[in-house]
Amino acid sequence: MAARQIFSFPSSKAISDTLDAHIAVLSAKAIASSGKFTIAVSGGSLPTILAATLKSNTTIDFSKWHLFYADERCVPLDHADSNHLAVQRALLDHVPIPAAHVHTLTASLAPAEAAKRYEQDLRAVFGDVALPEFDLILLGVGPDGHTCSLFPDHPLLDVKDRWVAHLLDSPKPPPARITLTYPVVNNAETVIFVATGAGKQDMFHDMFDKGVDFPSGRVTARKNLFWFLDEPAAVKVSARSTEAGGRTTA
Ligand SMILES: O=C1O[C@H](COP(=O)(O)O)[C@@H](O)[C@H](O)[C@H]1O
Repeated sequence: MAARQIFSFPSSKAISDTLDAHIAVLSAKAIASSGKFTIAVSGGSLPTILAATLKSNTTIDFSKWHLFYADERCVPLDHADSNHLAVQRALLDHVPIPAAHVHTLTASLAPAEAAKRYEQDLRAVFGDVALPEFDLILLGVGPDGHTCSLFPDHPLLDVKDRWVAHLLDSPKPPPARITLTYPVVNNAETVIFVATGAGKQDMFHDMFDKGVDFPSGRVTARKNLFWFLDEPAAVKVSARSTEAGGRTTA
């Protein structure tokens, strides 16, 4: 299991540049070894930060990418609340990922059926495996510490028998969503969290310094587990909470 490494950046632009550099390396390595790069991404504030530098990267072979959503809101794909729409506008409109490799919610289905269909879509790419092993999962974090659509004290935190689950009672609107479950997220080779803004600083202090349990804090990864925070989000995290013994500025 990967050790958690927390990095504080002077700006969201610095996070975008570092994400771009990591993704270029991970993508090239995965494509060289398996012929494809499997990535799952969150919605919220992540797509804009992710795409700022990456969308102009011409060295990456986007034709070999398979992009999934770490969670999705059960709304039409062109709805303002759709995570896919946010990723499409920020990134997919600018880079040549084949449309057939962008794995979207089947919005015409009821949430329970849409979750089952999404798991089938994962199986079509990852094959007959016990769990998919994503090359990279990029996650956001809400001010309540949720990640994907795994919210504090929600029964979905305990789901272990499915790759994808649905909920109808998300405390953050919209209420109906689908989400990857912990077994899938924690089986990724690399997980990178991205979080910005002073509204999250108390939560990060509680999670990293006091050991308070939040859904995002339960995430692990097989090889790399990075937390990329901007300074307003990281300002209350103590130096001893970082792997290097001092806050690392990447
Ligand atoms: O509702 C959601 O919120 C989280 C966090 O969003 P942020 O705007 O605080 O970054 C996001 O990661 C998730 O994908 C989304 O569905």
